[in-house]
Amino acid sequence: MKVYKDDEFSEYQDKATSLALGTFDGLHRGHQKVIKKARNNARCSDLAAGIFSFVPHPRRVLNQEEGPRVICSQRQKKEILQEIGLDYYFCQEFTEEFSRMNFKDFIAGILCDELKSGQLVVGKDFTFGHRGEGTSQDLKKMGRYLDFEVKIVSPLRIKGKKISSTRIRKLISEGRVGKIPPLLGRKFALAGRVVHGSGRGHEIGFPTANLELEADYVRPKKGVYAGYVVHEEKEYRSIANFGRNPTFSEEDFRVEIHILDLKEDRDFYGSRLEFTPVEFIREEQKFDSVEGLKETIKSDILYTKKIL
Ligand SMILES: Cc1cc2nc3c(=O)[nH]c(=O)nc-3n(C[C@H](O)[C@H](O)[C@H](O)COP(=O)(O)O)c2cc1C
Ligand SMILES: Nc1ncnc2c1ncn2[C@@H]1O[C@H](COP(=O)(O)OP(=O)(O)OP(=O)(O)O)[C@@H](O)[C@H]1O
Repeated sequence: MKVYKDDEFSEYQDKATSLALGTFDGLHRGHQKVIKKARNNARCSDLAAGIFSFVPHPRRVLNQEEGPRVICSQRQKKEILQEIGLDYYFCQEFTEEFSRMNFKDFIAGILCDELKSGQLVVGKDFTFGHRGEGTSQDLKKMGRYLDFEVKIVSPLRIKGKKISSTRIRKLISEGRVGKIPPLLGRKFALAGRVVHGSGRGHEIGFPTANLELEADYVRPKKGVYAGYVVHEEKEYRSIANFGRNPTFSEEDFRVEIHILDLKEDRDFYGSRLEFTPVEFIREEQKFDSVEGLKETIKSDILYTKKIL
């Protein structure tokens, strides 16, 4: 799959495209339905299969209050799209200037002229333009005079409720991580590089890999989680603490992972790890003594070994 950023769109030379259009943060099962439709239609009609996506989330730029943080990083997004089997990922930086562009100019100038879009695939509730007033039906009408087809995909629901990125973000921030995989259609994982912490973990007998996250992820509820770490395609049972280490009055939000089942002391500094939280175990606590913290971590580990 080839990635084109907006300043490279005019270099696109391949055949006409079938494009899935949207923000697609998280690439959940509803998104996958839209994207796979674009891919399958492309295969049937000798078109190139692609996604046209906005980064960062438009609400991050348009809203006065803080817009949403992300469910997956750009790197994770590219890996998933590659797996789906797309030919192209067209990545539009969503800026204030871009938001002022007339939607018809965007469709005609960028999607039709530069990216040779013969077909656009969107979800039924896709909206566009000023305050999202344009609907998927309006897009269909535009297609009639600009000469592209519009395919509209019905919403994918689970137990009657539409799958959406907003719903998944809420589960993450409430620590209800076990409910996420059926919506995402895969594991949810936070990825980053291992950086130096305060060096205290070794002293208390539970060394931790501190992650510098590779995206501005939605923050999981603070506390301790059982889960899995993937490092160089190998999976390890792990236990993680997301929070500020109140026992030691740290200021910054940290993601620290204690990896179980390691045969010897390993140095992960600089490595990329992905952590998948499987179950929220408990809230982060402020302990009166380091002994209290150590005893509690021991029982967290026993519990983790039991459930994983
Ligand atoms: C499983 C686990 C649970 C933890 N729970 C808490 C906690 O409840 N309160 C707290 O202040 N710190 C907690 N910590 C964080 C430790 O305080 C932290 O790992 C230690 O200070 C090492 O920090 P360092 O990686 O910066 O050296 C926990 C760490 C782990 C691995
Ligand atoms: N559950 C779903 N089923 C089918 N299509 C969907 C579903 N959710 C979103 N889509 C479509 O996928 C494209 C990208 O959607 P977008 O990223 O805006 O979705 P979202 O998950 O509702 O995000 P958010 O919750 O952040 O608004 C749009 O065309 C949208 O209509």
